[in-house]
Amino acid sequence: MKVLYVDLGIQELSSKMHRFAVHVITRSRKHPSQLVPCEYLFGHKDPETCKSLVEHLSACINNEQDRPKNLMVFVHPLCGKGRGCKNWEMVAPLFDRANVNTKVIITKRAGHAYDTLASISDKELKKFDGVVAVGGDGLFNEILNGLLNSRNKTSYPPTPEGFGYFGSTEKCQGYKNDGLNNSTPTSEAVNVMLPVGSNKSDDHEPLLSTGQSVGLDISSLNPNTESSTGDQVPSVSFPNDWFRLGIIPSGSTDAIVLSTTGERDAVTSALLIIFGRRIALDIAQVVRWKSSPSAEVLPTVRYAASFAGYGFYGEVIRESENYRWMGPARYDFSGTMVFLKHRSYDAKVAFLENENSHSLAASAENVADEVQSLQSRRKRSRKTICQANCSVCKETSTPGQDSEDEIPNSSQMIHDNPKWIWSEGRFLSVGAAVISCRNERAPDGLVAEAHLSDGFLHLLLIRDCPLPLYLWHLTQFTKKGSDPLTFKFVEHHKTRAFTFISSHDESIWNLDGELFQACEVSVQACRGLVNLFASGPEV
Ligand SMILES: Nc1ncnc2c1ncn2[C@@H]1O[C@H](COP(=O)(O)OP(=O)(O)OP(=O)(O)O)[C@@H](O)[C@H]1O
Repeated sequence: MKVLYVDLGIQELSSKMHRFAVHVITRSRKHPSQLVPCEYLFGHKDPETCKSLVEHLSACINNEQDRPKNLMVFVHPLCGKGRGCKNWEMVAPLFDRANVNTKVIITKRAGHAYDTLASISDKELKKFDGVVAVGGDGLFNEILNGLLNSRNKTSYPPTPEGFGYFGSTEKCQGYKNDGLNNSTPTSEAVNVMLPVGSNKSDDHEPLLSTGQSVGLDISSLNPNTESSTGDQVPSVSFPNDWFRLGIIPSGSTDAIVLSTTGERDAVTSALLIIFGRRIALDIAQVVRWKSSPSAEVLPTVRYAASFAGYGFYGEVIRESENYRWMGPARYDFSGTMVFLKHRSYDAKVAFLENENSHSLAASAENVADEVQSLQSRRKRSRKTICQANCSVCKETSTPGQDSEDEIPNSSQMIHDNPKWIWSEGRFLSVGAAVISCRNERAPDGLVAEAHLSDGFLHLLLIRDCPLPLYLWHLTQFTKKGSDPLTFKFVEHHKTRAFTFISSHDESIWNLDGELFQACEVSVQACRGLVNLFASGPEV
């Protein structure tokens, strides 16, 4: 049993007793993945004995190195059904009692958290043990992008032979291209790749800096403070061991929390943060080369923690923007609208072959024998589900675990002779799940066997097919234990990187639920790029 904090309220229990309270956490009987605080009262005749016991317990708590001491907390007041502030008010006393200092920022607009973290100096950032989002996947995505914006030095994703613009335009001459087609930005090129203010905004992205004040009263947010003091502060880079991200789920889907803790509960997440739990999380690095077929080549980097999807997935988010007034119900409504439109898109996808895992390839023709095909495919390899202390994540992350000193290079992550496999045709959607993406509508997630930190993406290519079959496929996601990826028109590839090219004018991606206009992208999994205050899904 873990001690949360102790209270020395030496009060008389009876005329001869003094007491103190020990606050611990326990698991809920109904939902074992849910943590609940509870209190034990102890009494003793001698107040000094009580005091020394309390001091001893407090010293033990202080010795727990993993517990955070200072956290920056962003609260999105409008997320979900406006639950952000209420949820924070509910869990804030736990942080106080456990002596965790919090710098709370209530976001005033989309992009507020991004701007704050992209502009904060490394010296200031180092004062915090982590950043917590009280919101949904969208706020977390902003925080992730703000942090990684200039601090992730991973080179661009590898791309297949024949893809790339290097040297073809003046803007990109700064990019060198090694044998693997790893597009590594040179120092001149970094200005080109950074997202803030560098885009011609033909999309509606909250991550574009508005130039407004970040509304923070942290005086030293100004990066100049570092140089003025003359302090040599080592820069913050990712991955690193100390900094962690947390989420107190308050959004409309909370797929990241559900996939990483197994529970959508503000108190459980707060307790995992206070206890300083740690788990490595893969992040998808998405590089947009072109926003539309006629646009200039202008590489722009974004990061996604859960999912990057095109076609159906992008359209649903775009459509849902028209129905914001409906609240979270707008996703069901716009999902139905987009489904009925049944749009498909010509696209080419190339992905890196992964020798050790299955790929279920669909053929563009003949989806008529679907029932038979579905049943026979049910026998495919058994899934290893990612859980707390997952052996798959440990196995794959230990040997080459990238540290602060060792900047991961995508070429290191990919075996010596990478083989690119092309898939071309009309797709209803193209998606890449970094984690399982569990949510209330899809209890097993989009990809039940996805792991939190195995360094892989699960690429889902959904080819055009008759509407009823597509509906059948989609409804499978809602049933626990079903296998929505065994249809013949579904390709499922476990891969480390892929490249996507479409010639559609309005090509929209959905990155963790946020819109990103892009018709040509390259994507890679960055293994364990960030750490999360979580222990893995208790499922
Ligand atoms: N104060 C704010 N006002 C408006 N938008 C904000 C504010 N703070 C954050 N945002 C933006 O709102 C979007 C959604 O946030 P979040 O995911 O936390 O909530 P949600 O309710 O789950 O989201 P959605 O509205 O997308 O369903 C994000 O893009 C985030 O950047």
